[in-house]
Amino acid sequence: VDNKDSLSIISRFQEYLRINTAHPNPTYNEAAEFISSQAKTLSLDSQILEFVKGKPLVLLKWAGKNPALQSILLNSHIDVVPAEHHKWVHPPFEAHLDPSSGHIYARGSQDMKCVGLQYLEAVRKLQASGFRPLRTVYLSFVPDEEIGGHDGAERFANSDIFKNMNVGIVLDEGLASPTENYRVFYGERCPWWLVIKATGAPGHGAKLYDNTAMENLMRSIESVRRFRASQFDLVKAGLKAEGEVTSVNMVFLKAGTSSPTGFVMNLQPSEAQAGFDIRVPPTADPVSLERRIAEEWAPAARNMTFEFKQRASVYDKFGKPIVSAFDASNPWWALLEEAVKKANGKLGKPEIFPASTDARFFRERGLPAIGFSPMANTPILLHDHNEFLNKNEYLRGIDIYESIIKAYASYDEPARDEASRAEM
Ligand SMILES: CSCC[C@H](NC(C)=O)C(=O)O
Ligand SMILES: [Zn+2]
Ligand SMILES: [Zn+2]
Repeated sequence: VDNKDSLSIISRFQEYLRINTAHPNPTYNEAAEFISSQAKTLSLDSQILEFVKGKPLVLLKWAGKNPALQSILLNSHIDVVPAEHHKWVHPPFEAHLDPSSGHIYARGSQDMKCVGLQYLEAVRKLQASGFRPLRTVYLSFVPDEEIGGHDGAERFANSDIFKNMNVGIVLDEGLASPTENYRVFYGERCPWWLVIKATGAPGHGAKLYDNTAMENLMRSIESVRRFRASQFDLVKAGLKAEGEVTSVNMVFLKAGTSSPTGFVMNLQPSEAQAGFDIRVPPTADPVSLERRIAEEWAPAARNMTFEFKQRASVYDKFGKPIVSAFDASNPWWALLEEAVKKANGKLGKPEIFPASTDARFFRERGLPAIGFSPMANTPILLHDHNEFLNKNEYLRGIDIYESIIKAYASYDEPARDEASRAEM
């Protein structure tokens, strides 16, 4: 690209970043209009789906020459997490471009407005080069990923519209990489959000007695901490990657008897609870973890109960872990590797994404999905203060996608498991 082109590419990125799509009140309509107007400049078919009122999903289509072949879906989410404005060096929705470093500061610069617009810019470059896709390429811009994806990608993946798109491969977000190797993900850990509750006899704050709610809860917390340490030790020792162990972090504690002047100090409460964000790798045994929860972390014998606020399934309906193959059985994997190499990029080893993305909804439907955000030499700042992406890294990412989309959209072999998948 010449300088004038890169300037307009960067200013389109800034324009998207300046639309405040942070929860709890994302301005989805403005973002949807922006995407639609971009699609128009590329002559892509564009529709706005509203599975839930006020939560638009923009679906773009670049029709392929052979519509009988499975299509390619490039997915990104429109929403971003909130930002604590006063803790940023530049306001999070100004998309300030630092002239000396080339960093673009904005909420969503890494997670993941970059990817959404890089897909579009790659399509623009391919069109300019005269390329026409053999397979149809879809681009989806979905709402609500950051709050669970249920009203966005989940509804979409389970819709008739999606079924009729005959998708063969999904690309979705990955993570930035501080090294020169891009990170790439074939699966992700499953979120289990657990609340445990303890009850016990209330009593005088000066009295030592057994079976108080606090004591019951504390014993559970001790047990959770031992398990947490055992998992963390595996990572610290270099035996397992972050995505390969079960993480458990206490995220809230709720107990005590409050009065208008503060907590009552000489009363042992009759109830106490704690919340945990647990992430279960697809390789873990969910049955034994659930047993551990029922027997050690929230045993009825200790007056405890538990409840899941979220419990994503680790296995599919065939009892197999929900992961995408990265061997010869998944031709899309080799195509991606080759395409990245061709564009002078380097890929790290395939990993399990430590948190959750919308990719899980597509994998649950039996589709291969690859998590990939082309950001090398970049600190991981998603959900952090001062999230930024360097403009040159952003431009390089467009070249990488240009190479991937070209390879995917030109791939003329029917996928090996196409027939079996059609029955699902
Ligand atoms: C479980 S839905 C919430 C999704 C969110 N995704 C990321 C990437 O942070 C998470 O893992 O917490
Ligand atoms: Zn994201
Ligand atoms: Zn996020």
